[in-house]
Amino acid sequence: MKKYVMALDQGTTSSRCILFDRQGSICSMAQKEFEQIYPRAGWVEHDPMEIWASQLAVVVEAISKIGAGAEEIAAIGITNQRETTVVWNRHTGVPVHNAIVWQCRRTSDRIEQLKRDGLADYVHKTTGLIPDAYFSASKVAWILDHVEGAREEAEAGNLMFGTIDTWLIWNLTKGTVHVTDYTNASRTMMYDIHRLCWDQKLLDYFGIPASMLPKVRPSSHLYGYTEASVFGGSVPITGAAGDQQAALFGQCCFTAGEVKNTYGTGCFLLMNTGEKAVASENGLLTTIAASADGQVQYALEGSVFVAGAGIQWLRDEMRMLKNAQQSEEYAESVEDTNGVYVVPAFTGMGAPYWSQRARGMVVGLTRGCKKEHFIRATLEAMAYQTNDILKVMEQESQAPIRSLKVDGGASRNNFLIQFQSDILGVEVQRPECVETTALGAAYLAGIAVGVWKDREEVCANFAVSRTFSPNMEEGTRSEKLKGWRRAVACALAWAEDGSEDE
Ligand SMILES: Nc1ncnc2c1ncn2[C@@H]1O[C@H](COP(=O)(O)OP(=O)(O)O)[C@@H](O)[C@H]1O
Ligand SMILES: O=P(O)(O)OC[C@H](O)CO
Repeated sequence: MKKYVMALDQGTTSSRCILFDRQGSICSMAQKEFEQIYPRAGWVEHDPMEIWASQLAVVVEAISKIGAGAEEIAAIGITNQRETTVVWNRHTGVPVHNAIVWQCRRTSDRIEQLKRDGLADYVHKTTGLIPDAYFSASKVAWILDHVEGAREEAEAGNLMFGTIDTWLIWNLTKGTVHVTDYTNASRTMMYDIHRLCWDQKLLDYFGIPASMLPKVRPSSHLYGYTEASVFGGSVPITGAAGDQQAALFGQCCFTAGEVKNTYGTGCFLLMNTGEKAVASENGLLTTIAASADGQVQYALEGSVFVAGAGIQWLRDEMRMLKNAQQSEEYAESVEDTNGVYVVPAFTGMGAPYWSQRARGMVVGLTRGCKKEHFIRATLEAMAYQTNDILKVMEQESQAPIRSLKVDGGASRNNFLIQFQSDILGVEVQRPECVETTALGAAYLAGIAVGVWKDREEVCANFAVSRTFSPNMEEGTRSEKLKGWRRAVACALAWAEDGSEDE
């Protein structure tokens, strides 16, 4: 009998494999961090072969921990860091360049050019996105323009493009299936989210041959089978979704108006808008949400580029922390930030500011500032950035948001989530399973093979482990927010002084 649904969660900083049972409980889990490559200031790469190797290693570890065999796995669901771009040779399977990661800023100038060429509106209307180096299109173009011979090879039909879901499926099926899902396609900035097809005008603009592109399928769908030699059996791959859309699904935000926020490397606030693609006028993205019934659903999204990555920076570069969990203890050991604000705009600022050139800022330093203040201010920045987005979302959806569901690695931090509730002035719910990204991928895969009948059945598994209620006086809240807005203005002004962003 098939007991488990396997989720592969390929995130920005680590690859994870989780085996879930029918109750949505974790039966086994393995995780492996991999190298972040920074060839120049503002550039971020991953080695696609290391991504594949780490993903395979955690699969083997997770199944061997509980002695499970491939025959006990009903289906595999894949979820992934989105936008990150891999280009490889279709005959050899060898990437022609490192993966260009979603955070990478190397193509900012190309995007400024696109805006000068008058295409910003077209991009927004067609793809639901705001032109930015964040998305895949300019990254693919960069590889074709900079890797010797790549453009000729692409035009001859020898190269393939894929986001990480596509790259993993290609390898799991030993080079036989080249496919992605709607949610990942909707992050490439070359996919028409209304007509559900690749957009020829944008492909022409970036010089990307259509032959490089994967087929696009629903998120809950039979993509193919793992090749038996990969991990000892042929298992159906029946789920794929970008990690933020998978988390929305895993949080059971199935109806229009439901919202979740995931605190991982970045922070991503998504609101389900049902079958309606709501166009934002204030810096939110319109994106495709994962659905299990083949009916396309949409979401509004606010993307924050640096959230947990700020804590990693304190750990690895500033060497203020031994591990991320310690940040909670340090933050709680002081009463406030002593007037310090950290704006972690290391890779520009996403929603609702969209400045490609903003850079990190620490303001309000005085002689009494200790590392504890610094750490607390970095955690608070995640909550402030979330607040900025939620206010815009409320305005655009014309519905007050009364509660927020949270998940992701940093949502384990009680200080952060309490502060989030205080700053928003709304209840924040943390589910029992904060691995909702993986859970969402498992649900999408499991529904396709009948492990769960439908969305309603998976909803029965949802349970809140802790609710955080706001406990901050209105005056304090507005003072703190005022300071934050001034700090953001400094980070944006830094960009404006350096060069023109528009
Ligand atoms: N207790 C914690 N407090 C604050 N940040 C944390 C905590 N635990 C993990 N993080 C941060 O969360 C991120 C990891 O979360 P995860 O959901 O695994 O991210 P991703 O999927 O982006 O790799 C890291 O950036 C880490 O610094
Ligand atoms: O790896 P995460 O969880 O930070 O997610 C990255 C996002 O998908 C980028 O859009």
